[in-house]
Amino acid sequence: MAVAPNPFQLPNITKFKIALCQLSVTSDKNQNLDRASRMIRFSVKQGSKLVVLPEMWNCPYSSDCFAKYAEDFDNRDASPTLSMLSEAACCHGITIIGGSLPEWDHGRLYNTCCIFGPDGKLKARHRKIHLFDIDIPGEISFKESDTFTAGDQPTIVDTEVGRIGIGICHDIRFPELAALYRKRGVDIICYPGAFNMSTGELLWELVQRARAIDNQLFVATCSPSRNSTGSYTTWGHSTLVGPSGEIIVTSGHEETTVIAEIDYSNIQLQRKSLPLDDQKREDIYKFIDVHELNP
Ligand SMILES: NC(=O)CC(=O)C(=O)O
Repeated sequence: MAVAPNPFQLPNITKFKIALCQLSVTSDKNQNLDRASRMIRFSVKQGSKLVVLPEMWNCPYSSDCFAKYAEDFDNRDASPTLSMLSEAACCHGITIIGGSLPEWDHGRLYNTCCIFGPDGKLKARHRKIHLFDIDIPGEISFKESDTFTAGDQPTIVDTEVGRIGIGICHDIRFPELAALYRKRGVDIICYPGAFNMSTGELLWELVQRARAIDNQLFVATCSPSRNSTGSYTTWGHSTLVGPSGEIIVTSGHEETTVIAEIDYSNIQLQRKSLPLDDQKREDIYKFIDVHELNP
């Protein structure tokens, strides 16, 4: 992982457009690739420099599909999805946060996000760190850990559009990861995600705004559109949140491309008016052992 200096420094580009491609995922991989490629093209026509795709966009979000749709990213001839992303990034000269995809690596399966730069090169890959295992009787039961291996690295990538931290869906529930990104000078955290109907309504907006406010940075999420025919119904509502927790733009649950402007000077403004970093009392809460409080 790249280690960055702590203080916030404005990147070369401070204002640009981001596109969140909330695409409709089908069981036909080629169709998903075509759709994504069209949405990327559309985003570029609207002036976007950073394009974000959803969690599991070339494959239905279903445990019995992950292995079937998985690709070996180190063998580009066997990875039509990575080839498409690389070509799109290069041909349009943009940065792509490639949502997430099932990845095969030495007999293991990962839920992985690939990041491409304007030269078409793969800049980084983030393997979902916190696997989504949930069991709410009568509502939802899902166990990613039955099929996936968890990643073990945070991912920070320096791009033409600033320093980006990556998380995948359930990773957003862990404030420690976002705090680490903040400490390493990240401007925006991108979370491709696929919250479901139960957790979506209750938490999706809340956790995004919480991560943005806690860390005074931008948070962008991108979900597949809702498809009620599969076994897992996604919530949708791809969103961009600003450094004071404000929702800059959000979508409904239908297929759509959401485009908005990011202005990084708002990070500085927010941190100047409310200097949380200076006010933090890590001397009090960082080093206290709970046993000292409750012997
Ligand atoms: N795909 C996920 O990680 C889903 C998730 O976190 C949720 O709450 O839904």
